[in-house]
Amino acid sequence: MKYLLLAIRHCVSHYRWSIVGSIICSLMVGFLWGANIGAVYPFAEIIFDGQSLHQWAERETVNCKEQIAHLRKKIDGYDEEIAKTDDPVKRAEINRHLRRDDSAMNGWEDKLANIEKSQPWIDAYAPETPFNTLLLLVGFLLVGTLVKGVFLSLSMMLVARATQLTTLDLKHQVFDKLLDIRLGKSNISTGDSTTRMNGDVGSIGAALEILFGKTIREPVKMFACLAGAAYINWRLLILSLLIAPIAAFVLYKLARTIKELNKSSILIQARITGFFLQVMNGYYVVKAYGTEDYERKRFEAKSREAYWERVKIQFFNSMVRVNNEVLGLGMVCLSMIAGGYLVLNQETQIFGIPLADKPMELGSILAFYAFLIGCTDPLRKLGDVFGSIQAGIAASEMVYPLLQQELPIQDPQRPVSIDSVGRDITFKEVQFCYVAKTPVLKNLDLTIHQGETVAIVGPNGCGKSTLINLLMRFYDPDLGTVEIGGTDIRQFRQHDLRSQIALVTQSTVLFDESILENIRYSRMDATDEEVLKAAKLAYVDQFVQTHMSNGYDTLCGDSGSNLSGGQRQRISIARALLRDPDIIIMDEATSQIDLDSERLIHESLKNCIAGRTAILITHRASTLQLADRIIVMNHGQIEAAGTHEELIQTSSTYCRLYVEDESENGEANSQKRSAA
Ligand SMILES: Nc1ncnc2c1ncn2[C@@H]1O[C@H](COP(=O)(O)OP(=O)(O)OP(=O)(O)O)[C@@H](O)[C@H]1O
Repeated sequence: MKYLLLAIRHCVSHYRWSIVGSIICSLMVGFLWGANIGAVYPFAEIIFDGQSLHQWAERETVNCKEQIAHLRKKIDGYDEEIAKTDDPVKRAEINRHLRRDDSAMNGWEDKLANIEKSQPWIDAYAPETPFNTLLLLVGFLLVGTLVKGVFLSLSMMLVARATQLTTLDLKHQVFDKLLDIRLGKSNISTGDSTTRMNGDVGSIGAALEILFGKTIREPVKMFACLAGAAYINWRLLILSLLIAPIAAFVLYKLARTIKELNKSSILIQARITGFFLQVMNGYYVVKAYGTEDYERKRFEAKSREAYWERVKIQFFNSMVRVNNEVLGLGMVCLSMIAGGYLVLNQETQIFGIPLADKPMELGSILAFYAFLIGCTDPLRKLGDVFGSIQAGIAASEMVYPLLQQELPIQDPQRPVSIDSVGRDITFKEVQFCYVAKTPVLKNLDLTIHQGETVAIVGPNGCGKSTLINLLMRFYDPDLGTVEIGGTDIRQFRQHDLRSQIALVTQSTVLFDESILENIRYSRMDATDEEVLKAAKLAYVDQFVQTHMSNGYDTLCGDSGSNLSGGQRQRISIARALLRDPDIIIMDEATSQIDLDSERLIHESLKNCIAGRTAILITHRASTLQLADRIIVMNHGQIEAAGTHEELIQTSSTYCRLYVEDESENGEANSQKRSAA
């Protein structure tokens, strides 16, 4: 509950007036609910007796006075009897009768006082005939119900405003957090992120709406009824409520079970979402390998797990409802037995326990029952929403720990300005592992000078991309430092650091926007002319003019699915060119570009890297020619460095890679030629 309290605090502190307004409206709803039910009393007392309010007041005044006079006489008699007897048992008996009649007399006196108080109102406003009194009561009920409806609707709208805005705030906070927290060695999956963002925040919003809506309104209605019942006979009410502690204990146990089930349901839902996203992303692989049945079965297994969890939740939710209904019915039954006994026997006590000041009348006991029945409706409604509150508590226990989690990659307290340092890039004794005890980079030392173009080659999995991940500060090294111009990059603001670098990765990420907007993504304030210039340099213009019916306004599709791999890579190269960075990193950025375009792209790459520090991860011989120096990596270390000619002589790893690449390119070229 402590995490849901944070959401409640946010809602109350930010949208206080909506909440205050809704509480006032809820109080009015509760009051009018009780007042409407209270109308049972005059119905039973007045209308069924065929009297008007004037006649009823007259009759009751006489009745009260008679009863008071009669009881006073009895009480005086007791005084005389006590004076006459010395027998202590008899005296105790007389005293007991004295106390009982004294309390009954007080009851009649109170009633008389109330009638006398309302007499001027009755004289002034009450209708003269019983039928008109009935009409007045019906009118009162109608107006009361209408006004209650207005307050109810106002209260619901105000609650919706406050809780929906809180949900929106929470969504923004979660979105902001997810933008940063997935850096470093955090293990938040896409499924988890999606479930946190949608389902969990939504469940918190729903719980808040219930908490500030029904959970205030229904108890107020209930308390209005309890107050009405207590006014009629508080002792009988306490007797009726004897069952409540047992029901509260059962409710407490059910609450814990429902919360735990909701938590496990959220985790299962996150796994299903993650699985679904994976299948959708790998849609064509699924189709190509005909694994639809396999995926269908896996999906069924996961959904069945979720189904059972939901069934269990619904079962326990229904138990809450049963518990609340039993509580309501139990209260009514207890009071029916006790109240019925009192009315039928015109008694004021049961087993010596006083339950009324004076014998109860039919009207009073009917109104008392009506008030108790009035309690069962809010109890039932609370039972229905109890599960949603538990779901909200469970969801808040997923969302708030995420919001409170420390960012794995943080900006320094006093950042160094990146403009004030030189641009040599140095990796100093860098050690790094993704998984404990499995080092990917081992004591790696490397310096890349400002303006130098360095190509990094090495077998798959040797750590080339990891090196770039550290330079981009997507991860921090476990040991050692990565420096730019002699300053540890952890001293720079992340935004400043990344603004100096343009990164073109092997797997190009495009958004479902136009080609123009996708290129502009690297510099949002670039003009259309600047975007088009970069597009021409990266040979995007070539395919846009010939293949795209909507030109630069053509949408790229989900993750660029409307474009070919080579087209996507050209767009991401254009993106990098537009950024005009100090450091450019190309991680297998031309791997999908065809041989004809490669020559052209190389011309533009040459222009692009001139005067900048460039890191090219590539095996392509043509790209290697652009490098001033080639670094050979193997097993997370720098194995050799030099020019192509030097490495051919000195590095067996380089020779192996170069020969493999040459033969692959040769084969591709000859295939192309024979196809032509
Ligand atoms: N997020 C990750 N979690 C765990 N291990 C990872 C992660 N990313 C990479 N690795 C592991 O780290 C090692 C180095 O990966 P890296 O991507 O740096 O290699 P690479 O040299 O760029 O390979 P390639 O030439 O195939 O692109 C690999 O063994 C890989 O399995």
